[in-house]
Amino acid sequence: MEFPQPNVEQFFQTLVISDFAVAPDESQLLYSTNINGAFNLWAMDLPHTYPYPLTTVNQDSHGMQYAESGSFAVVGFDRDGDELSQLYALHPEGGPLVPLLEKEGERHMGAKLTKDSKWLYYSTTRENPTYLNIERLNLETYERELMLEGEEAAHQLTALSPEGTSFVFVKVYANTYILPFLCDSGEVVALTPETAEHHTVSGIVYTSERDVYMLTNYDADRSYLARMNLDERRFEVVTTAETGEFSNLTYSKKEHALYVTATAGVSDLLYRYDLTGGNLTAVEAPVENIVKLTAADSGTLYMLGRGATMPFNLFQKRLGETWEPLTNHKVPGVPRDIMSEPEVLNYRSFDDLEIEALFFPARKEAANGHTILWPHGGPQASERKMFRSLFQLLAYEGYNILAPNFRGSSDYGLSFKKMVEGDWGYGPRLDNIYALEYVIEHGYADREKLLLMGGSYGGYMALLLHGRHPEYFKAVVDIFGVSNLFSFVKSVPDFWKPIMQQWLGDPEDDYDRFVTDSPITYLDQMTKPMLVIQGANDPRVVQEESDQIVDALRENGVDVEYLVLEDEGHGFSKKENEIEVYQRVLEFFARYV
Ligand SMILES: CC(=O)N[C@@H](C)C(=O)N[C@@H](C)C(=O)O
Repeated sequence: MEFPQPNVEQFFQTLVISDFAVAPDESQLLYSTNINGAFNLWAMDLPHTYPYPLTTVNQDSHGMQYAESGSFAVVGFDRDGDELSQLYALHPEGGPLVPLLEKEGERHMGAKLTKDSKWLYYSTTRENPTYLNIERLNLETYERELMLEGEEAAHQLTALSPEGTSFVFVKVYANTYILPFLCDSGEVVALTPETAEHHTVSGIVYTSERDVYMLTNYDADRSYLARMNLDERRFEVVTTAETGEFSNLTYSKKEHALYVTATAGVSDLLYRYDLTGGNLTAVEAPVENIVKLTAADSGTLYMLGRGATMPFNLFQKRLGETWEPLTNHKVPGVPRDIMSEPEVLNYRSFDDLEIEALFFPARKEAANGHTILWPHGGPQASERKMFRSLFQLLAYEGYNILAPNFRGSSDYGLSFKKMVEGDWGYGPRLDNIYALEYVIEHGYADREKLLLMGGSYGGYMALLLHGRHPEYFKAVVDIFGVSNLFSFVKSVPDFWKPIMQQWLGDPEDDYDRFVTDSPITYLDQMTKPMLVIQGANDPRVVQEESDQIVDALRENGVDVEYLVLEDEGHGFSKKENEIEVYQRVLEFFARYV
């Protein structure tokens, strides 16, 4: 039988899994996926892996967890990308959701159930939109109780002790300045030693009622494993990563061991730290990008992950055995070996700073010689070996993609990440230009055949590069990009406001820099054709950011296509919208090739 060659539409059918949880007795695995075209909760009855739907709400869910009894799960949903997460109880067999915390215009984050399922702890914007309060809900009476009133910085609940006698929260002063605190019977104690030096803490886990482990870069550039015994209250360094820095932590009670993810630039490594013997050993991982890892009481590990050429999949590893896939999501009819495997490039920028970049080569048979520069979003995030159907379909259609991890990206240490703070538009912009010069000089790209596309901060950078270096690009796609720093700084969610001074600066004190670094300043140089895409419910980069640049460009007579998706936020969660966006991008670029 002869089958036709794969076509680009097959890439539209790739599924996403955004989160999962495993029932305490491992009889069921719950996950949020877009199998039926929109996100819903689905489940599989382990060891069987055939999935069945539990909800029909057509919304994505994050932060799901089962009650210890397994008789219900707590799940969070927002509406059409508005990020206003409301919490519900879900019966394991599905059906109508029972509202637990539902309040128009508010967020409920980081929810944690106590072991007896009597209390639900969480952070919320209710009554404290900027600094957040930590509350708990009595699941018998549905009464809310204030545990801690946030002040000075946004307070986010991160861990609850196994018996619920204490909890840990962080105060977020900046993306690079996140301090952890213990709340022990009402007493609040810092978990890292007092210092004026900025540092961050993540991956906080309790291994007993009185032992807390965490990942921190306190007094270091790269995050390492540290611990504190809550009775002795002494901070101790446990172990450091051989390569890169630690980024995620999971406790396996059965093995009395910690599983630690290390990020080494564009891919992840997995380690096991034996708490009894005190040794760190490498563990093989089935993916290049570990999204979530949990350990069941039996010692079985469950992982959600992806790779450059493999979409999101779930895996299971029983004690002493190897990883087994629980899902088998692929691009239908497209073998992995015909997808684009990125090459890792290293180049030096204008000030000799070493920068890493991913270069996705076009499929040889279709190559059109064009290279799309993709500045990633965040900006304190990074481009990694993680499946993006947009990249793979563009590479399949003949485009190369160049994605530099410019200064300010995460996963290269604290000082590198800090380099974008107060400098959104100079160093990172030139790092992108130097990436282009490197690929041109080394024969990867043709100076006459460059395109530009980015989302969020990447959309901001696409606009800024268009305005300041228009000679490089033939056409530009901006996906919910920041166009004006003065309006952006005022429009972000309230609980981001405490970090704005460190992240971006002050619109009055830093007036000149805000003007220099706002893409809208360079309207007159933005002469190349543009496609602008925006979600109407985006709470991070609001529609006004795209509206104002589109209106101003149109007044200047620039050819701008504008697509606003009414039921999306900072991303595309509905399959039909995703397909529309991908088709528009393909058609748009095809016109300039
Ligand atoms: C406060 C913060 O760092 N937010 C980022 C996660 C974020 O959403 N940034 C936007 C602007 C983006 O680039 O995605």
